Amino acid sequence: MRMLVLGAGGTGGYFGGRLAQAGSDVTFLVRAARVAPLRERGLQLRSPLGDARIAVTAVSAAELPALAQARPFDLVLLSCKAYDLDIALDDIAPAIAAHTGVLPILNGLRHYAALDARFGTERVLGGLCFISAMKGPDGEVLHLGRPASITFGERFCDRGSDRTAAFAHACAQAGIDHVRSPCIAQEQWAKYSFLTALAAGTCLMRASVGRIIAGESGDAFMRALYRECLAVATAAGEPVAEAAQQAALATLTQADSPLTASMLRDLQAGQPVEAEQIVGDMLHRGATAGLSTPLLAAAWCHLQAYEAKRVAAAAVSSP
Ligand SMILES: NC(=O)C1=CN([C@@H]2O[C@H](COP(=O)(O)OP(=O)(O)OC[C@H]3O[C@@H](n4cnc5c(N)ncnc54)[C@H](OP(=O)(O)O)[C@@H]3O)[C@@H](O)[C@H]2O)C=CC1
Ligand SMILES: CC(C)(CO)C(=O)C(=O)O
Repeated sequence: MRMLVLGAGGTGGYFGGRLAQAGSDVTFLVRAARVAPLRERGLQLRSPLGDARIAVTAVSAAELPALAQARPFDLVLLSCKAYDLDIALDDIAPAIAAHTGVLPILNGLRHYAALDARFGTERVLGGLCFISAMKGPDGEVLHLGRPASITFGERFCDRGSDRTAAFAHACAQAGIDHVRSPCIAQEQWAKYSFLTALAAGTCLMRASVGRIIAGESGDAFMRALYRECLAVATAAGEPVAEAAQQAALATLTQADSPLTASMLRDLQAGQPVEAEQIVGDMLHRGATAGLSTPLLAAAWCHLQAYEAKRVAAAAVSSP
């Protein structure tokens, strides 16, 4: 299976790097400035599952059309941030042949409409990942904690397919924890509702789960936030299974837990955040279903204020 990975950041760098390390045919599509460093120095992974410096194939968007024409790609792993999606879709387009599948592992659900419209629903798989990872100052990929799993499946067929089987095989060879799911929509809503509560809660409080829970109303706050997200999932026709709810609640209310959402890391670094595509989108889906979600509304308001301040500061520093 010949794979193109868009983005060598936290998620794409980790999963693509492990696949390349195991000998899979992986090409990274990165911004022009990163091509030479990756070619010369390889991709550096720092991970509790094993550090590595991996020789990788890296291309820029300008180089991709010729490469894809010479040898078409079977799968594109899409791992950009949601706010970079439009340009990313333009950039991967030359790699999309008649048989090419696209597997997004972005958080949230909003990107599916854009992917379907651009490439056709039949090409677009459902995907998500559980990992805490980020790009370090020198382009290295920092995997911050043990879990590193990827879940994927066909969105319109519960029997699986040759392409999901081939990707599962590649993950197995690379030692990547993975789930080839026959019901990816359920998995997506389970992750989306958990992640939204985690992102809204940790960003609003600027604190890890453990620090929030240590406060007098912290436990009740996290539970109430998660309940709002569960209500939206139910209204969307994808109620989260009881076992998944219990697992999520245990994580969202775990004493001493250092866990934060990746959104809080981005916010603390003064970077753009995927607030609109995660917290805002959950709130708007709830509103469309007639639900009241006051905690999500507070978090969304807070994140909008952060974004407005960030954009204003950027405009002042580069007039
Ligand atoms: N990080 C985490 O722990 C987790 C993240 N997620 C989700 O995964 C998605 C990806 O996040 P993450 O990996 O952290 O993001 P990162 O910002 O770490 O990585 C994304 C990479 O994509 C690159 N990129 C964006 N657009 C293009 C383009 N057009 N051409 C080439 N490269 C491009 C960026 O380049 P550049 O650096 O030059 O901007 C960046 O290196 C998000 O939706 C996030 O919410 C899900 C689970 C955990
Ligand atoms: C929930 C979590 C930590 C799982 O990978 C995540 O997706 C994020 O932080 O963005």
